[in-house]
Amino acid sequence: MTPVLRARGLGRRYGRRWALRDCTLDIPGGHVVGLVGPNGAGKTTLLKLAGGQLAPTEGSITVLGGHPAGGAAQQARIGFVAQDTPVYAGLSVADHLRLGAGLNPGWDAALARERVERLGLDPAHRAGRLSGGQRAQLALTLGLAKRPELLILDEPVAALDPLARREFLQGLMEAVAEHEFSVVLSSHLVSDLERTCDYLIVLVDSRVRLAGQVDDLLATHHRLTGPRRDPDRLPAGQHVVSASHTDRQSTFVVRTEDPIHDPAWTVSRLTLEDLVLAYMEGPAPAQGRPVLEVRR
Ligand SMILES: Nc1ncnc2c1ncn2[C@@H]1O[C@H](COP(=O)(O)OP(=O)(O)OP(=O)(O)O)[C@@H](O)[C@H]1O
Repeated sequence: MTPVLRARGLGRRYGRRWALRDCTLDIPGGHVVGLVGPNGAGKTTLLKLAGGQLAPTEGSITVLGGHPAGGAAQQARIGFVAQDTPVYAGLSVADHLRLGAGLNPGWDAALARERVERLGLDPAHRAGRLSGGQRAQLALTLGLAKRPELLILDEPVAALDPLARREFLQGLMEAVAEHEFSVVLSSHLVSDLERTCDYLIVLVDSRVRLAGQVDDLLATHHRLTGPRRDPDRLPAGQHVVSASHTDRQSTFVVRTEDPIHDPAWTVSRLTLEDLVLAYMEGPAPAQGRPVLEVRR
């Protein structure tokens, strides 16, 4: 199956500063993918390159098998909701829908109308006077009514209160269930990703630290707590992601496909947040070593 997004040695530089460098990844289709990583990791830059708003300085990127900025036909296949959920403050909700219909050949007017009604948005209301949550919902409506094969959302809910966030994400999930498109969603709110995403990518310093289906990642990672032990003394099949020690005790986050039999350890499961933090805090993989990828 062609990945929805493929990057090879992808880089983007501003002046002498690299915003993204040597990024290589494949995002499989048919998933709601959570993209997470520390501030400045390059997530927005990667998503803008995928949306065709930026051109690479080096390397390559293909989206749905084509060039992201490859003309109107390719652009019609990709929906993009940017970080600040941009809408035109002076235009009304109805103007936005008219604009969307004029610009997008596959525009689903019924979907747009139905969503605006359901959200209780007044079509005559100027976008500049909508609340943050309503603006985000309008931006999502424009992205969905395009009926894209891939919808990219860059921190769309960061500024919303918990209720507005839940409603936004519910709307997204309903649309995914109904229309079956792929989604890449970047967020710092791992609890939101936990509720919505079935595939996770952790990006640190432009590099993929971890990628895989959420269920598989959670099933193959464990926290081991027990008497102090050197990580080198763990079995070969237990890959240490992070380690911390007190004088008497060691705590490891390990990835393994095998059962853990050692009675010295108390073994506990990780939440998605634990997993993300372990990879964000852990050391960078050695040069040339493949990034950890867990697939079913
Ligand atoms: N237009 C720009 N000009 C100069 N540097 C930039 C520009 N855009 C991004 N950068 C730099 O590139 C790096 C990556 O930025 P990017 O916004 O892609 O990171 P991010 O992972 O999305 O971060 P955040 O989680 O804070 O949104 C940062 O160091 C940022 O300062």
